[in-house]
Amino acid sequence: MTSELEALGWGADFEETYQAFCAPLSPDECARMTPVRIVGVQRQTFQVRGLHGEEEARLAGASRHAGALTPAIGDWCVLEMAPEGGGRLLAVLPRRTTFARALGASEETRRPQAVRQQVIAANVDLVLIVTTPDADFDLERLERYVLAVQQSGARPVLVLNKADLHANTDWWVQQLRTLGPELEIHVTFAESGQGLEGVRSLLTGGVTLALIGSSGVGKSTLTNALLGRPAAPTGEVRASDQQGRHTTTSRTLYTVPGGGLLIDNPGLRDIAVWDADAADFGELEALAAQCRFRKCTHTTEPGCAVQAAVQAGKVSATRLAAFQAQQSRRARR
Ligand SMILES: Nc1nc2c(ncn2[C@@H]2O[C@H](COP(=O)(O)OP(=O)(O)OP(=O)(O)O)[C@@H](O)[C@H]2O)c(=O)[nH]1
Ligand SMILES: [Zn+2]
Repeated sequence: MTSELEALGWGADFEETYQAFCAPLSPDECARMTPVRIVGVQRQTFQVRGLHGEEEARLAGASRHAGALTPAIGDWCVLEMAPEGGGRLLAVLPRRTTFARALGASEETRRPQAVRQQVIAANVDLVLIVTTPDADFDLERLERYVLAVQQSGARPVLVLNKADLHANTDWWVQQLRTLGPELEIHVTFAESGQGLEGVRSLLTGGVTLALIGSSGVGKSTLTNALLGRPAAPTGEVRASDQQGRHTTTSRTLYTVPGGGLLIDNPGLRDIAVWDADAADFGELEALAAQCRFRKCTHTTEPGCAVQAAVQAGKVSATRLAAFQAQQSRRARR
């Protein structure tokens, strides 16, 4: 494992599955493989980054129609290097976190064999949920964002931007605090750069960050402030495909100066439409059925099967928090 890959978000989990992928290969085959991260998605090609810098890659021919191999922005893949640079993507390593969108019924009928979800972004560690102290402020929507982020496996962080709109933002911060005592809150004035140190301090090492929130709350302004330069506007022409046509990409993973990575993906901005209440916690519900008390809250009760699973490392604390949030919302109705 090298620090170069670590700066791109590589970790022991990916190392393990990458080694498992390479294990059955001959030493010659193995020498042609290298792990790369998807940093740009075009229609036919992928921009990838790894030990050999940034290059362009395609899906391995056989896998193109297999459906199983559909890398998303942020994915770690196995690249079979071509002598002239670039190469073919052979596999997607298991994801640490997944932002997916369920495909609608009409889309499913058109592509009956296709997977029922479309991955929007992979391996995002941290999501800034951005709101502002004005008409955008809607606790219920923010709560849905929090749950959607927890569902993905990433950690939600709340950002109250446009702090300059009021002399005192305490009331809004207090409201945000009701979303969960464990949630970190940052107050920013993105246009001036005020309050950004706190956000920057989250971007240590290979942490991958994404931003969500409604239109106009300042996601682009925050992104540009963190990158120290304007991010590529949506639909910017980045590369040419083999026919010489220009292809556009609006899904990009940026390297943040000073550490960390940032995924800019308009698709992520729309996750408010996700129905967090419909989120599936089947495995936790099965465990909950084994708790000693029927109305167990899975916090401190004796004989709690859910807590036992968390303690045994079988269930993540984040996933439990998302489950509890869903349970308490259902109880309130
Ligand atoms: N007063 C004030 N205005 C801000 C601040 N941050 C951003 N803005 C302004 O808010 C407007 C919207 O900002 P954007 O960064 O484009 O918002 P966005 O969330 O990216 O919006 P979409 O691209 O539509 O999703 C712009 O006019 C910004 O200049 C801030 O901290 N204070
Ligand atoms: Zn329990």
